[in-house]
Amino acid sequence: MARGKGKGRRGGKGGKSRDAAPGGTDDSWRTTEVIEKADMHNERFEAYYKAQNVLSEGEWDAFLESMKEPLPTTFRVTGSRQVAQLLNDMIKDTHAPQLAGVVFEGEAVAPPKQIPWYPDGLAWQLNVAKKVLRKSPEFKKFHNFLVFETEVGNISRQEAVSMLPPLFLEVEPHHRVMDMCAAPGSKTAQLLEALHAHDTVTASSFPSGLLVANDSDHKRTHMLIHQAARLPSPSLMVTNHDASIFPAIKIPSEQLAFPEGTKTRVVNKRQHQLLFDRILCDVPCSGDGTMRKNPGIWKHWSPMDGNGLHGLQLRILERAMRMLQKGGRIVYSTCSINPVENEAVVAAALKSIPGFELVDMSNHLPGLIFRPGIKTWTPFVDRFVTTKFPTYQAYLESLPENKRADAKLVESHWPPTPAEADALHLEYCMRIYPHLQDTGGFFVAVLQKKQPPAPARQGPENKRNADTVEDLETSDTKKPKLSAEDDAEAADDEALATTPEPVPEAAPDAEAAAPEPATDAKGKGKGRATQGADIHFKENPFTFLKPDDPVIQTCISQLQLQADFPAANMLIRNPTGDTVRSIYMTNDIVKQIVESNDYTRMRLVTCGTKVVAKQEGAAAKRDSAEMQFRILSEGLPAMLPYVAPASILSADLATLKVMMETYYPVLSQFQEPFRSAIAPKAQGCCIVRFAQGRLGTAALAHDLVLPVWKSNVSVTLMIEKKAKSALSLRVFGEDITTAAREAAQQRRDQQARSQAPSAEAAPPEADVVREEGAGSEGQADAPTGPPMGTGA
Ligand SMILES: C[S@@+](CC[C@H](N)C(=O)[O-])C[C@H]1O[C@@H](n2cnc3c(N)ncnc32)[C@H](O)[C@@H]1O
Repeated sequence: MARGKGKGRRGGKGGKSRDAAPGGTDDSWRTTEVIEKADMHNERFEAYYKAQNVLSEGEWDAFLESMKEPLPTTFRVTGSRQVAQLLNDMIKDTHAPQLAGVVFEGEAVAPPKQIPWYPDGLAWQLNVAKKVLRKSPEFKKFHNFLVFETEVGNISRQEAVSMLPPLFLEVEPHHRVMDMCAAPGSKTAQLLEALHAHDTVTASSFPSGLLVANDSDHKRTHMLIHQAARLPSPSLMVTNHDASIFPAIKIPSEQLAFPEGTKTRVVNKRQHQLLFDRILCDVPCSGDGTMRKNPGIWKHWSPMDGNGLHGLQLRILERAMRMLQKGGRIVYSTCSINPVENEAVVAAALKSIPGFELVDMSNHLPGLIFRPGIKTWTPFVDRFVTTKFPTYQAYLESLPENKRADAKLVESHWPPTPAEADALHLEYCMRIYPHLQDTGGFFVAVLQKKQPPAPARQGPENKRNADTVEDLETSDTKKPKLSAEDDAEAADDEALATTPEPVPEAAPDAEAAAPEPATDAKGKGKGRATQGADIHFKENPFTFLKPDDPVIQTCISQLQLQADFPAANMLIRNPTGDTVRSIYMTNDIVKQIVESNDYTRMRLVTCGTKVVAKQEGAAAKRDSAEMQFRILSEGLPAMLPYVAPASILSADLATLKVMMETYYPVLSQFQEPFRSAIAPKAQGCCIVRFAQGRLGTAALAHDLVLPVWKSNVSVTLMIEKKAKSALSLRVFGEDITTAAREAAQQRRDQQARSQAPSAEAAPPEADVVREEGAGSEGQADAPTGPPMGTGA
């Protein structure tokens, strides 16, 4: 449910909101609601949208009819890895042709087809009933493939239209990006992929940019963390704020001045507000564009849903505009077709904060069919779509004087004058209707903050230009509800925001005197909890370890990390800053932010990516490891560039097969030369590069680098069960893992029990037999997350 922080109500004034992304990011590959087509009817909906003239008369029936059809399944192959292309070729060249001739219950079933406008053909559409996926052997196999690859993050199930906003943002690896309403995170994942566009098959890049993924719902921020685990990034921060009052983030000015790859030198202590290059406002909305997926909306739909959300949507967009860099871009999107939630919000925001313009993106995605934004509409002020007023003034006058202050609608619900609508170019907004390309309904607008005409440096007296706080106060729209502190800060921020680049270090700034990050007795720099801290925010602090910290030094020596390893960017999360279980890695800008801001005020839930974990359990003790660390499989791509190449073991596909088939293969199970190479290794974490090649019908299309744990007697592949199965399916064409064999055995046992004369007579379920050399360190501790660099 959409909740403004502490408001305890949905979004705005009594509206119902859609919180989940269209298509969401759940991996169930299932739709949730079943409703008879005859019940997909709502007179209010039809009357309202006919009154809005959103479509021509000739299109109306096709629109309405398509709103009642089930939504096709759509997915995309995740884009930042080179693996994506390989996997995509596999769908195109193997799966799609195999599915082309399938006939189910006498009818031909359409194979998956590529979405015409998605770059590089990486997105697909599948119009197949659930029954077919379950019962047709060919589609069942394809479905299993999709489920496994989704599980490990190589495929993302996402509604087609939901893929649009990140594409329009055009994020690059150096961009500072903000996702204001991010959960559950399908678009966050796309943004991360764009930041990581330079990743290779085996190693993750270290983007200099930043992605702040925010959501006001604390529980849903954990969906974001789950989502981000598919593409671990040192550039990610997850926050839990009401986006309409998102606090200014402070950053030392020198961070702004030093390019990627150079060491950050502290030349002064001035701090400025971090301004973003790209902001996504995928705001909470009524979701009436998702009726094909959520048919329950038919029953309850009312114009008051959109009316109630308009205020919050506008406040979120306006806050984004204040946090945007000159020349930066905002994408505002909803999965509603209601102009009150769309053009009305955009027009009001553009009118209240000058210096922005709508961008014509009509040629950006060839193949995408859409309709231009509309310039006029008719708000209705009751749920039955019977009462309307030509102007806000007329509406107010209809209310008794003592009720006017509590009027449900504000002036910005009404359209601007025709001249204003022309000047704002509302036609540059994009409306997507279900009947155009068999999708959900959607709205996207791209706003840009204009560059100043000349780079002339402004004096402090005229630093506040068009987008000043004073202008905001004269706006007809409600001023964002900022706390007193935020308000003052926003005023300062505005001044800074309008200062031409390079950011002058002389600008007087109240925050310049902000204290240095707290340093504890051990010299560890801690994420600060200072004055203004949010005492209700219960996340653990963020503590950066000093590069000479014994824990870091142990990691460096055990994992054989090279001199350029960014030891200063490693942090731990716990209340005392002492006990270490996991170590996270961030990039420079994330570190700067954590050290310069109170993490509770930012409501920072997590940042960076977990790369190393302390190996605990019986095996570590048995191996007399005092403090043993292992690289997590999801952290490996980030760590790989720093691992000494000589310490990486080489292996072939036969070795991988042994590790797949057995949880804890003993050394004698391996062939030479791998056996002799790993035997002398100390007990602990090792990195193995499996070379591309073939083994019978199995094929590894490119090198694969994975972490293993070497104990006294065995070698364990340290990837999570499901990731292992996905890898096995891809490389060996079947799931050869121990887990799959055990599951098959369990199914057979279950079947035998159900066929036995009585439940009592059934034999007890067989214990899972531990294989020779089994320790306790393997699967139980194995991390979740995709095996990066996989793909064959
Ligand atoms: C449409 S969904 C976002 C979907 C998401 N962008 C995606 O692609 O997965 C809207 C989200 O806004 C969140 N939300 C509602 N009110 C908010 C507010 N005031 N500030 C920030 N997030 C808010 C909801 O919790 C919900 O997760």
